[in-house]
Amino acid sequence: MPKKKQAPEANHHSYREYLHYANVLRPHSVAVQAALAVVTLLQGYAAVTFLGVLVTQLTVPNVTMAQLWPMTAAFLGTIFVLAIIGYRLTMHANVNAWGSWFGMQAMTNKKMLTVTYPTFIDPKFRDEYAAANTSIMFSGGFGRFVTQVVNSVCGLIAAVVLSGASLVALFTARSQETTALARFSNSPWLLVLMLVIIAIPVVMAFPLAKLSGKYMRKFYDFNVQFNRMGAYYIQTVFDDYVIGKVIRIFDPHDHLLHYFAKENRTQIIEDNKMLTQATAARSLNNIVLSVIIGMLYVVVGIKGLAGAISIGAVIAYVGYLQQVIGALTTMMDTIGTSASILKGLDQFINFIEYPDAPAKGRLPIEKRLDNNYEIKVDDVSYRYPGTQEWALRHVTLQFKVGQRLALVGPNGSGKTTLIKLLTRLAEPTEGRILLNGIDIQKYDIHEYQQIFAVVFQDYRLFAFSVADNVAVNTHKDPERIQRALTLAGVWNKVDRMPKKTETSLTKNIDPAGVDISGGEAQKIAIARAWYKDAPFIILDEPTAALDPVSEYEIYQKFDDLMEKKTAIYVSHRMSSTRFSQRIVVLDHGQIVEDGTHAALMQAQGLYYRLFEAQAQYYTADKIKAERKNADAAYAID
Ligand SMILES: Nc1ncnc2c1ncn2[C@@H]1O[C@H](COP(=O)(O)OP(=O)(O)OP(=O)(O)O)[C@@H](O)[C@H]1O
Repeated sequence: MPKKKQAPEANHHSYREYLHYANVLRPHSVAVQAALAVVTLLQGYAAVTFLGVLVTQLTVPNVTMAQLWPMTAAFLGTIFVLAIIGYRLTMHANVNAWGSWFGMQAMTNKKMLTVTYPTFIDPKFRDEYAAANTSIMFSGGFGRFVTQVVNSVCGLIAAVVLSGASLVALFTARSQETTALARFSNSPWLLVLMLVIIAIPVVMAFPLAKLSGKYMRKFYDFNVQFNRMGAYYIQTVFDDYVIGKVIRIFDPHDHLLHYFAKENRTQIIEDNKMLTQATAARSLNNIVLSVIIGMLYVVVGIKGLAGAISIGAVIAYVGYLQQVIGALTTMMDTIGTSASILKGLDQFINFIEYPDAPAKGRLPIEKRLDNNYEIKVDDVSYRYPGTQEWALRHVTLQFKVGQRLALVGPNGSGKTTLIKLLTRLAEPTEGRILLNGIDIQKYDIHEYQQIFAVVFQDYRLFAFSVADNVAVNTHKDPERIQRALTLAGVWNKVDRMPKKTETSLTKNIDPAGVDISGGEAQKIAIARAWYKDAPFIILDEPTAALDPVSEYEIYQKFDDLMEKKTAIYVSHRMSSTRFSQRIVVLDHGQIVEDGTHAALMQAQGLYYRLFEAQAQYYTADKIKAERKNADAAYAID
């Protein structure tokens, strides 16, 4: 089995960047969450304050209900208003969390669809894409960043600010009694004791929270890689129709399934280990915080016992301390869990900010009804990124307007690479390609690519309707769609489909979709190329899945309908070259021959050898001889 790839190292981004992205994805989401944190806290403070004041009032002799009503009404009013605000803010916060998750998906999709093709196929970029996807699924993204990190930071700040004044009042409250306890209560030692107690979580809890964070980061890194592998198995190996055939024929004992299950077991064991370590560090923290809470209650109790504060104040202070300690506990937890959240955000930002070559050219393409677009390849060489070998070397070639040109050559000779350069899916490493005398890099890429219609060797159809597949994103003209399908020799098939051209292909999206054969699919791809009505039509091995009659008919019809368009045919079937006025032969990335069929046959070079090698299998004598041998070998006595 292939080795798992390492997840790309995440650059650390600043909190400012995280907050910026959070607000770009959902405007005001940070402010809404901060307000929610404060309102939630205020609800707690209102209840504690009311309780404290109520107890103080109840200790006043002869207090009546009438005296308590205004205070109670004010409390209920406050609680009601805070509850309504809290309800509205919670709704917004929830919508923001979901919205930012979808926003991350949308940004990722947009990046994938809009980067230049060389970046799109760059293996490093693909790694970043896989990591960003896992981070969206796994770390909870900016939604979780806001609801956890922003929430706990704002909650802690609000708790410290709200409790601060009352805690100062607690320590400045002096007892009038003369007992030893009262003296201790008034002495600076109580303050020192209090400061020591508060310092304990700062000294102890932060390193523990950090340790928990370290385990969570390890947990995250480990799972990023496993999730990539899991996604490959689930989305490709177990799902793809083509691989499904391979597995059934070549893996009857379900080795792949066992391998996947074994990897899964390893993941579960390792995950459990890391989660236990992280939880242990966090729990230790909570124990420390619980002890501190107990000690702080003792300090408040001393003040109360010494008569420095009333019973009602004791209740209120205990409540305030609880709020601060609660906020502190949440903060400690967040420090632990935020490590994996922030790592996920880093990977998402790295992907979104992945550098792409700037769109160079701005020149518009001249719209010409006479299709007079002349392309010249001028001493072009090309090396795929990260490789040492030249895929093309010193290629010079001029396309004549309206000419049918066949590109032939052995496997790996550079035919498809030349098509990629022509269509600006890649940029020459050396040399230039000119359109009407101007370097093609100077043209606006989208306009430039509109002058080509290509049927790629590895063409794909969408799981949309036949009409959508033919017209793609252009205006759907039913008559032209039918003509394109007729020309490609697949109209009879489409005409019999339940909803004709509106029938979906495959059942991937539409359960009522239809499945078609490889040859029929290829014909629809050819119809798509014709429908585009571009001045250059390129067919890169377009007929590999077609039977010889269909192939002949398609070339014949194409030839009749091409008018003044320039056509480039790439094919291993030498028979297709009969429709070409010119044949260019590539070998090891170089043009080794260029001429008409008759001239190249006469030259007896590579083209002659390729043609003869294929032709000999079809000659009557050869077939007769082969049959004779086979009949003799398998003759039954
Ligand atoms: N994405 C890629 N990264 C690195 N090298 C590549 C890539 N694609 C193709 N190559 C290499 O570039 C060379 C030319 O490949 P190309 O696909 O252009 O050949 P071809 O003539 O179209 O072959 P075939 O007849 O098999 O389709 C080959 O050596 C191939 O291995």
